Amino acid sequence: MTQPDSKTHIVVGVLSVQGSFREHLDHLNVLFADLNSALEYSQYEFSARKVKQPEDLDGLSGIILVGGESTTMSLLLQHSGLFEPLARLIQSGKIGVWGTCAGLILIANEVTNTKTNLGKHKFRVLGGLDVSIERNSFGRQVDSFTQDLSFKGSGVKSFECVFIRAPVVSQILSGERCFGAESSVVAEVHQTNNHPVEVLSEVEKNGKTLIVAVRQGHVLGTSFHPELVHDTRFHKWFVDEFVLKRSIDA
Ligand SMILES: NC(=O)CC[C@H](N)C(=O)O
Repeated sequence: MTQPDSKTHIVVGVLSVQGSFREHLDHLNVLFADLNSALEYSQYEFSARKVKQPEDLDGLSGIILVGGESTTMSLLLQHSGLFEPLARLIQSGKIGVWGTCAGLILIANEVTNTKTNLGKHKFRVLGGLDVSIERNSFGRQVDSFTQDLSFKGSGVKSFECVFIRAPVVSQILSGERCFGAESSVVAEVHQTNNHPVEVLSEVEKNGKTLIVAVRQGHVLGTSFHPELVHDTRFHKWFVDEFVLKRSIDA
């Protein structure tokens, strides 16, 4: 006879329409192989799932929006019918959300230094994180760099961060209305995130201090590519702090 399954299933989705989704899935699979056999996590059964269409959002406890090309992802989301349900789920506060690099651009409430039209379509962003993001803040592909960083409140220290045509958080909006300058895009806010935006890490570049990691309640935003280094500490922190804590609170 099979025993009834008493474990709580925790499914973390990875937006898989474009960009570095395979690398994020690999990181989650390595991490989940460890957690599924660890005593401290024995009440859970973890799995990772590709998210490509609206049905893939069912039953998720967390989602990662990956690095790549935010304009291409926006178009593909609009074409697949995933845009609206994903925007509402991200803003609902019901699951942990992590946007990294292009994914950070997609979850921002405002994006600057960007084109606003994509052929016949608009560049639309999902929103959820109450910040203004400047695209391509560090320059072009050739200006890519790596830097070891630590993250406030996370216990993740000296993490090798890879920045590739990375965006930065140029302003914390805190509910201020964005008016949408000419080269900017503003998200449709369905549900307000009432948590404060906390700065988790900054870098000094060309004499400026630039914000590269923030959190606002259930939403985490980072400028770099944690999936490009052989280190799952950042993914583990996301699962512990943003996915499991929410599934316990819910
Ligand atoms: N590495 C990245 O994800 C780069 C993001 C890219 N510059 C964009 O605007 O979409």
